[in-house]
Amino acid sequence: MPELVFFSGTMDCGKSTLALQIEHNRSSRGLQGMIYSRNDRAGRGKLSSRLGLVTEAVEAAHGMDFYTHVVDHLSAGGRVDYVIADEAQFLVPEQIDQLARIVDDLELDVFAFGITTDFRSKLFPGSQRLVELADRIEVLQVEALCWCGARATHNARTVDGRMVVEGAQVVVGDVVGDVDGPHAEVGYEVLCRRHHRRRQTSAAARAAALSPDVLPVDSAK
Ligand SMILES: Nc1ncnc2c1ncn2[C@@H]1O[C@H](COP(=O)(O)OP(=O)(O)O)[C@@H](O)[C@H]1O
Ligand SMILES: Cc1cn([C@H]2C[C@H](O)[C@@H](COP(=O)(O)O)O2)c(=O)[nH]c1=O
Repeated sequence: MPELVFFSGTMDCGKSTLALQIEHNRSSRGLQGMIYSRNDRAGRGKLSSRLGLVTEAVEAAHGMDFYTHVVDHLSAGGRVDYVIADEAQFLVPEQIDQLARIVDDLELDVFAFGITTDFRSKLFPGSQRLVELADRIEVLQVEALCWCGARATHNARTVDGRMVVEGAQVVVGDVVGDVDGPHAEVGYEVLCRRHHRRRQTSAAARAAALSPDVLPVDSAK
């Protein structure tokens, strides 16, 4: 049975890498995928992983109808054996319904990849609809880690190095240290829930550890 599968996790947990692996394994067996992405860091019409792999993709514009796009492609004599949609958190709920329709009416597997919650730990509308409609939700096996060593489950946004909890839901960017450096105007860091709640990023934890309040008292004085 074809399925709508939602591969979900924090930023930087390997979602795009897995999307590229699924694409590689299927295309190397002669199957043909329709690959969509939206707002990939590598630019429009790309699906890229931090491991350096990248493939061409169809840029999924806000108003694009996925079902019609696939049907048009098939009607024009093209072939589609499966569908991959990366950065699915950026899709609008209607587009997730269109992906479900591709599974049900065209009998194709659809693999969607995305982060579940935003920097405020609120569901992205596209991810919410995926949770509602997916046949399966898969959490990635390679866990991203918080600075404390616990599994990272939340995404924090930093502005000039400080964690923020207000702002636009969508700001395309990367985890700090990957490309922009720790003082990028807007950056992201994955945290465990405890440290996300306490707004303690790695920089804040380092600063707190260096604070004179927590330095050991010199008993000789
Ligand atoms: N230099 C590296 N060596 C090995 N693995 C790396 C390296 N850089 C990134 N990775 C792996 O790539 C993962 C991020 O992959 P990516 O597919 O871009 O994540 P996502 O799409 O979930 O944001 C990291 O969790 C890490 O496992
Ligand atoms: C948490 C959060 C993230 N984003 C953006 C930042 C990145 O461009 C993508 C996530 O990409 P990844 O491949 O999963 O690392 O989403 C955002 O716009 N708003 C947020 O709250």
